Amino acid sequence: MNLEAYQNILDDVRLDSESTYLSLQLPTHGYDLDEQKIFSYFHESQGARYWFRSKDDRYNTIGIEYLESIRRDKYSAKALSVQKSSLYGKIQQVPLEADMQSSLSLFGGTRFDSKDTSDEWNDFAMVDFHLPKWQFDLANKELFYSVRLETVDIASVLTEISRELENISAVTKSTFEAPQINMEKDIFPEEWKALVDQAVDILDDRDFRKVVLARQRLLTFKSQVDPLFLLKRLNDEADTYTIYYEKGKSLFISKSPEKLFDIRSNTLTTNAIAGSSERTGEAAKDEGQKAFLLKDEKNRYEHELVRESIVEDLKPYTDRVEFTAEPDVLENKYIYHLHTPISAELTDETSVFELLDAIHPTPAVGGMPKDRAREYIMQEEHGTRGLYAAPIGIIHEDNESEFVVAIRSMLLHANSATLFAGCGIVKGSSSEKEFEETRVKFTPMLNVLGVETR
Ligand SMILES: C=C(O[C@@H]1C=C(C(=O)O)C=C[C@H]1O)C(=O)O
Repeated sequence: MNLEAYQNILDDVRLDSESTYLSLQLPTHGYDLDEQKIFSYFHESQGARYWFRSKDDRYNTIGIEYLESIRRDKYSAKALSVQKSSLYGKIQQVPLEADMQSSLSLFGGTRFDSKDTSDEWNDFAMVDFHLPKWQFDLANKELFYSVRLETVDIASVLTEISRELENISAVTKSTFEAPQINMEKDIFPEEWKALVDQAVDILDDRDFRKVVLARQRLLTFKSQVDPLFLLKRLNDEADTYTIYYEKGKSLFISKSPEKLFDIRSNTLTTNAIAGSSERTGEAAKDEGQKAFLLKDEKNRYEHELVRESIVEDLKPYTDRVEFTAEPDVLENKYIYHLHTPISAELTDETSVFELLDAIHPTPAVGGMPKDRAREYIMQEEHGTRGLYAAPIGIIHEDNESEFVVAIRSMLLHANSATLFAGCGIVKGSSSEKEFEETRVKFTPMLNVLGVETR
């Protein structure tokens, strides 16, 4: 396929000298592209690449090179809306075919909270959203190629893009090695159990009903983990989101089952996911695990708090919130969760950043009441959550968007990986059982690292 066939369309475009960027939207169905080839080809862009894949494949998007970013040290929904409009206002978008499917998007998110961070999260600001130079939409087989308008040569740009796409298609699968582990250990396991016990003493069923406490596991390797190995392993677990997010010297990865929300037209869709039991892989035992989860009082209580809170948080923005009366079971590879789908028709033009602020953190990762739990986590939990359990996703020029609760996640630096996992603590929780639950929740990331597979 030759993109030069579009030259006549491009020749007719009047370049807008007021714009900073030109963004060409092109079909790529003539090329053989996948995430391995793209990341292998753009290895020199390491530190400014992402891959975001929705659970249902609505998005399967790769971004290479951050052309411009919206970055803030403090969350402000209003300021973010202004920054977003101003960024889109600087881009002249040129689709080269009618009826194209994808939208030029920004990828990024916010940290879990504003706790002062240690060095380990320094590469990520409180809020970061990126416009990439290359945005590959693998689901729709489309590409956005965005460049500074003043540098673009309209006569040759399509030939250049064509050449690059041919080169990417020609990448032969490179080989990669599984990381070799030096050391693997839980960070402050006994202190974490003591903290859970302390929380159980404080929690009641009225003023402070739930708090989610997270812990970490550290792995070090003999050498830096190969991104191509991780990308391959990320395809192993189905029915989850894929977040692969490079920034500077850091790499954040999540294989979350949990959507924070998505917005299509005026409909916001979300879910309550809370209440867990291990999936062992043995069919007969697992039927018991599911049956237990559906009737266990503590899990049901945890789940209902989350559902109620999300429904309450949405009320100012909608006339009607819909959800099923009874939760069902969400089946992941290593774990079962209670799950309630929720949807709402949005009334006014509420910005995606206001909704983000209203909904995050749900009591599935924070607690109840939300502010009290957030304070408790900031003060008592060891370490900094950073992007763990934070909202990460894709936004468009309008309100269309999809955000994930970035759990089942890890942060990689040089030769080490820090894995994060938390669980809901309510009155009556047992620290030993919760410790075990967080162990199970590390499994998806151990699987991505090739350490534990099933
Ligand atoms: C906090 C995490 O998971 C959350 C807590 C759950 C629970 O307590 O049952 C279940 C699903 C998630 O909403 C995590 O995986 O780190």
